[in-house]
Amino acid sequence: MSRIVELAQHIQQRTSDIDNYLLQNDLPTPSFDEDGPTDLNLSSVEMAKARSDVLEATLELHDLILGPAMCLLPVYNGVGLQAVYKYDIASKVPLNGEISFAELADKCDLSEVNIRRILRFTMSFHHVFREPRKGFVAHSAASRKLVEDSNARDGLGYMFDEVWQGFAHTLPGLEQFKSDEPNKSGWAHYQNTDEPAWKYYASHPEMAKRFGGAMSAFSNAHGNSPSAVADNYPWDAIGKGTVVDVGGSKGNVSVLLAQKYPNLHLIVQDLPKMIAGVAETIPVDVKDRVEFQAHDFFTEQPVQGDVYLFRNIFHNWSDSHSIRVLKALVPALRPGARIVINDYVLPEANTMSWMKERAVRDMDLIMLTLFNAREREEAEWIDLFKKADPRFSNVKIWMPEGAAMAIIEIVWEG
Ligand SMILES: C[S@@+](CC[C@H](N)C(=O)[O-])C[C@H]1O[C@@H](n2cnc3c(N)ncnc32)[C@H](O)[C@@H]1O
Repeated sequence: MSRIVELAQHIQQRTSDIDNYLLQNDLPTPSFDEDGPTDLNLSSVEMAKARSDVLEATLELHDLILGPAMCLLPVYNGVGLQAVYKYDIASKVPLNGEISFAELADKCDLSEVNIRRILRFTMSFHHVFREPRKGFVAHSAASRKLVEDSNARDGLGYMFDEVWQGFAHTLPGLEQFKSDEPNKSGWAHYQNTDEPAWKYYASHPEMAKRFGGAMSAFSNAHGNSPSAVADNYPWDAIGKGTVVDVGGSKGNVSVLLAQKYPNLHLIVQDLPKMIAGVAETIPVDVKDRVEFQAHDFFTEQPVQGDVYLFRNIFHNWSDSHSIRVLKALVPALRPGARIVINDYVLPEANTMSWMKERAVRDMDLIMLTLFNAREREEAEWIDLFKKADPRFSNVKIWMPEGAAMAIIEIVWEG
């Protein structure tokens, strides 16, 4: 049997599995209609696997049928979604209604020709908005999400105002700076700043706020859900312990841990501007067990905790800076203290499912663009710990089923 027919049969089989699951669980069938589901709720491990099987096979089939010559001509044009964010177009289109291109153009202070071509692009490339009748715009499920979910809006803004711009500046930055310092990245080249992103955000609170929202939106996508680390580490074995969520941002992960493990006390540490006012937004049921503390993780760790959680932290920093972060922990570590890292681990080529491999290669290049930082292979992680302190030697690395990021545990034996 040819590969393309094999793929088509696999798609048929796995799509039926998903369809049966949706029917049995009374869940809606996928659709981009305005009232369509924005999340398919394929939450079981088995259904997450069926979903990634279908996505992977359809992508491979798509590329094979497109052919190698056409694969050299992909469409990477962010102008459409960038405009949707910049002109806040989603909030100008009525929910459950429609608006003419002419009226929308007026509201956005754009010409009718431009609003029409921008939105027809986002309709055909991203399923963002629909044209239910000629000349009129209505919401799709995707554009409605932008109205209803401020984190999704922040994610779009961050992606198109910062990341996408930084891509185009990555090689000019590499050539001009020849440096792996975080203030010499493609992102910094685009922003025309000599400050690294985190420092820059401290004096640009709107950007810092948007970054926090974007992280919340992305942390639930692509197998990156905080529940992966909450469900796949023996947190209950810690008993009445203290978990320090270092660089914990708005505390998404800590709130989840506090809700699942009533004995845990959580301290979320981050830069002062990043956590300003966040404590007030914590759900009441866990407010007394999740506290926020301003702390710069390059300075000595002030809390003697049982676990230090670093989720999505080290991949933001080159080796020399990551080593400084690890060294700053040492004075606080008691024998038996654990360091739990939830981050990507680069696979050996062709050893991982195609989609997962693409996700981590994607993230690796994004880290280059934003921070001059990197993802690491298993041996590189172990080497990093050894360079920080030879006592960081008791290392375990595992990949939870269905997750995109690994869990790395180091037990400090002193
Ligand atoms: C990619 S986010 C990860 C947030 C969170 N751990 C998560 O997984 O959702 C990185 C976080 O590191 C924080 N950060 C950057 N530099 C820091 C520093 N020197 N000290 C403390 N936190 C810092 C940022 O403010 C940001 O919240």
